[in-house]
Order: sequence, then C-alpha cells, then structure tokens
Amino acid sequence: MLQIYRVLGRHGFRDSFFPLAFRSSAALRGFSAAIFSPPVSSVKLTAEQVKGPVHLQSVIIVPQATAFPNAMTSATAVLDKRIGFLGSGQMAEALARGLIKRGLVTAERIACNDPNPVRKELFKSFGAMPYDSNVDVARNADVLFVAVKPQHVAQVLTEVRSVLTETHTVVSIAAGITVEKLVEAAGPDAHVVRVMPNTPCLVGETAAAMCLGGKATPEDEALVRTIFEAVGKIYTVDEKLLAAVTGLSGSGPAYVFMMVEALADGGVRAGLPRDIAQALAAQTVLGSAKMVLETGTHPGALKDMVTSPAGTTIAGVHELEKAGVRAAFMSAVVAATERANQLSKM
Ligand SMILES: NC(=O)C1=CN([C@@H]2O[C@H](COP(=O)(O)OP(=O)(O)OC[C@H]3O[C@@H](n4cnc5c(N)ncnc54)[C@H](OP(=O)(O)O)[C@@H]3O)[C@@H](O)[C@H]2O)C=CC1
Ligand SMILES: O=C(O)[C@@H]1CCC=N1
Repeated sequence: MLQIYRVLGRHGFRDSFFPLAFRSSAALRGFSAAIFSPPVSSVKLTAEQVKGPVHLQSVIIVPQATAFPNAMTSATAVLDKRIGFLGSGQMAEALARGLIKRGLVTAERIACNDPNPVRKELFKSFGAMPYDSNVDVARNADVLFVAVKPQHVAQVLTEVRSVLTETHTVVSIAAGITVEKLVEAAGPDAHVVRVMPNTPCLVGETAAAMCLGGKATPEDEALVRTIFEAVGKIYTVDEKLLAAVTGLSGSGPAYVFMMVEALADGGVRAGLPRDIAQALAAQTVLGSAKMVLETGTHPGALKDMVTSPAGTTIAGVHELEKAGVRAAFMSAVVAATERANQLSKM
C-alpha cells in the first residue's frame, strides 16, 4: 500500500485508478486489508436449507482451500509469458497492477504504450516497461491486450498487424468491438480473444467473460483463463452474451460504487463520521457479496434473514421499494447492454 501512496503522491489523484479506492484513512486501510486477505472459510448448506427458509444459526462453516492466495505470502507460479498493453488507461492499469500484485507476472515483463506521457510514467513507476510505439509493445509481448477506447481499436490493431505472429494471443477488452471486427483489423491468422473484465481485477476480484475468435485455440483460451483467474473469475460465453456481461459486470462496479457512496451519505446524514460511514458501507457490500457467493443462497432469502418483523430493516427496505431501486438497477444493466450493442454497430 505504501508504494501505491507514493505513486499517488507523485502523479496526483486525477491520473491514477486508485484515488477513490485507497484514500489513506485508517478505516479504509482496514477495508483494503480485508480485500487482500485470503478467504479462510466458506458456508455450505444442506439441500433442505437451500430449499427452505434459511437461518444464520443453521449454516455450517467449512474450511476451504484459499482461492486467491496473496502474492506476498505464497509462491504463486510466474506466468512464462510477456504481457503487452496497447493503451495504458484505467483498465490496463487495474489489470497490470492486479497481475503483479497476485504474482502472476513480474512488472518488467509488462510492456505498454500510450500517447499520454503521464500514463507511461505511471506504468514505469510500478516497474512496467513503456515503449514509444504499439509495434514495439507487440514485439515485446506474447499476450497483447488491446486496452484503448472502442473507437481506437481498429487503428491500433492495424498498426501492429504486420508484427503479429502465431505466438501472439491478442486480447481485446474493448466494449462492443466484435470478434469479426478484431479479426478484420488484426488479420485472419490472429489468435483473438475478446474479454469483458471489470476494474476489481486490481484487487483480485474481477468478474469477466470471454469468447474466442480468429485462429484462437484452446491453448489461447487456457492462457487467458489463467491470467484472469489470477485476478478473479472468468467465464466463457457466446459472443452474443458479451453485451449483457458489459452491462452487468463490466459497468457494474460503477453502480456498486454509487451505492457505497450513497450508503455512506446516509450514514453521515444519520450522524456517523464520514470515514467510518464509508468503511462500514464498503464492508457491508463486501460481506453481503461473499455471503451470496459462499452460501449459494438466493439473495432474497439472505435479505429475509436480516429483516425482523416490524424491525429496522423492513422500514429501510420499504423506502428502497418505494424509490424503485430494483427497477433502477435492472434498467441500468439493460441501458448499458443496449449501449454495448450500439458500439458494436458503429
Ligand atoms: N474502465 C473500465 O472499467 C472498463 C473498460 N473496458 C474497456 O477497456 C478499454 C479502455 O478503457 P479505459 O481504460 O476505461 O479507457 P482509458 O481512456 O482510461 O484508456 C485508454 C488509453 O488508451 C490511450 N490511447 C488512445 N489512442 C491510443 C493509441 N493509438 N495507442 C495506444 N494508446 C492509445 C488513451 O490515451 P488518450 O486518453 O490520450 O486518448 C488512454 O490513455 C475500452 O475499450 C473499454 O471499453 C472494459 C471493461 C471495463
Ligand atoms: O463505460 C464503458 O464503456 C466501459 C466498458 C465497461 C466499463 N467501462
């Protein structure tokens, strides 16, 4: 964390992914420590418990192998591949730092380029190797991430096309840019994988999906899976579902950050100091998400377990229902999905 604070100090908040997530209050350091700590247990339910009403007392805590060991304390195998980033913006930074943090690659095996010298300097500050052209990045990478905005994808792939070989795995993370367009720009022999990740790869908790294209092989798929499983979870889906993935998990962190901010505002309105309110809000989201994932219980049932008759929670839930919160979340996912579909037609 100290290293992160030093980078922020040099480059200012505006140009780094980190500022909002890692403000230096003690409470927030505690929150990030919680995220980086490996999970130690999971909650398993019997078939009856899954079907019927669930009570907290009835869940059994079962110790489980650590899914994402902390690179600082484990001997994670280092990937025998060089990683390149065409574009060194927010998503590239989150992924590069996440992969380094998880010990999958060492920083000097990460090549990058960006027209903005501040971004290149920032990547250099955590040990990555900035180059002056996209072609140089491609020459110094085996896995080539296309991490520019959707409207720049064709241009950067056309630039590097002549130096791509069958040993390159080209991974586009651009919203809405179809495999067909990627292959058209990179060439018919390119091994193309289209991924929709999200920024929590920074903390080893991305939710991503991918599909293959061009000459991509099962080995390319396995390689991309290895990379993303080091920083979270990845699913292989039909390409037609990637727009919905974009609307839900690609854009989703923004919705959740808004929720955390709003919950914290509520806490402040109710009298809590800001730093404690924000830490409580974020930890509540973290803990609730873990309960959904680790118990496999329907979120509605978990909600019912918090909601005492005539208690405090149902009073709050009533306000959320009056404001149409569920419909708002659904509309947000659908609107972002539609936007992803629009981008693929541009
Ligand atoms: N941010 C997110 O949460 C997610 C983003 N994505 C996708 O990732 C991609 C990048 O998004 P994001 O990181 O947010 O965007 P950013 O704008 O932060 O990063 C893109 C970077 O690429 C640079 N760039 C522009 N042209 C070139 C070029 N010719 N060669 C090399 N670099 C170039 C940009 O510089 P400049 O600004 O000067 O143009 C910018 O620094 C997008 O396609 C997006 O759809 C996918 C999932 C999540
Ligand atoms: O907002 C965007 O377009 C990108 C894609 C998914 C998340 N951010």
